[in-house]
Amino acid sequence: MSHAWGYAADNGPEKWCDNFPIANGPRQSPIDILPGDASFDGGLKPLSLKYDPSTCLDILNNGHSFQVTFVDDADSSTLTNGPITGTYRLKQFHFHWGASDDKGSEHTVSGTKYPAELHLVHWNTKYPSFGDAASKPDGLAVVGVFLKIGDKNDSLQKLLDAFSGIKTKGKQTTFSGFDPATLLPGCLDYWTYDGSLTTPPLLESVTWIVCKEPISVSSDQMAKFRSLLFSAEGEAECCMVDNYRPPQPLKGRPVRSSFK
Ligand SMILES: NS(=O)(=O)c1ccc(C(=O)N2CCN(Cc3ccccc3)C2)cc1
Ligand SMILES: [Zn+2]
Repeated sequence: MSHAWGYAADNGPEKWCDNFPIANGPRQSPIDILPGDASFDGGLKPLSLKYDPSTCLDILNNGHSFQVTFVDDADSSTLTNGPITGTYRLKQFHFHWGASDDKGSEHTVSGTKYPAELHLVHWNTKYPSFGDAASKPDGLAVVGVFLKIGDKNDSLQKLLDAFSGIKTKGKQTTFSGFDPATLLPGCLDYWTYDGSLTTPPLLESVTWIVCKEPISVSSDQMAKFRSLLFSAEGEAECCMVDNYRPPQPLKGRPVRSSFK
């Protein structure tokens, strides 16, 4: 790939293996979740997500998505229990979405695509930092939440209202006091499997925790997601849409469910 990775025909998911051969590895993400093939595991604990809104730092257009970043120098916003052992700290959350409401999620359920998918990214505090954890097989835990077209989501709206400051790649603004728990569905039933980052460097370090229940987003709100740009200020405008990797081969991995 002559230039940085992205989601276009010449630098998108089908080309990532040129610079990141792990793209064809044994535990790549996302996957198509087949509920009938998942095995209920009564040993799986409920998720414990404890977030402190005061650790919310800023909102950024990184040229691939927009992300909200958190202060992660203490156990203020954490994930514990669920399929993991120990304590994982929230680093950031971001989304993936489509050019239209019929696509956009990374994980799919029996082939069904949702219009968007939220990823809450946590790193294992047995390692000194996110960067160090990102290269370990048990280094990261990402909670995935599907977005489904329905009622306007007031919590999402707080993010969308900040978009004027981050329209183009590299733009960042302060963003404080946001509680990520307000983005979680009421029911925290989940599927879990061992996978990877879904963007380069595609590191196989993620315990995926995908919630069964989606949260709502209105079609107008989805249109607002699509007002962001992949391109930087002064460059030819390129709408930030279809920033999702399609499902990857399961390669024999078990998918467990926390629910019957
Ligand atoms: N879609 S996803 O949830 O799988 C996901 C995507 C990206 C990231 C993320 O924060 N980074 C990916 C690599 N990047 C750069 C980096 C930094 C340190 C070490 C290695 C690499 C950071 C986390 C989760
Ligand atoms: Zn993601």
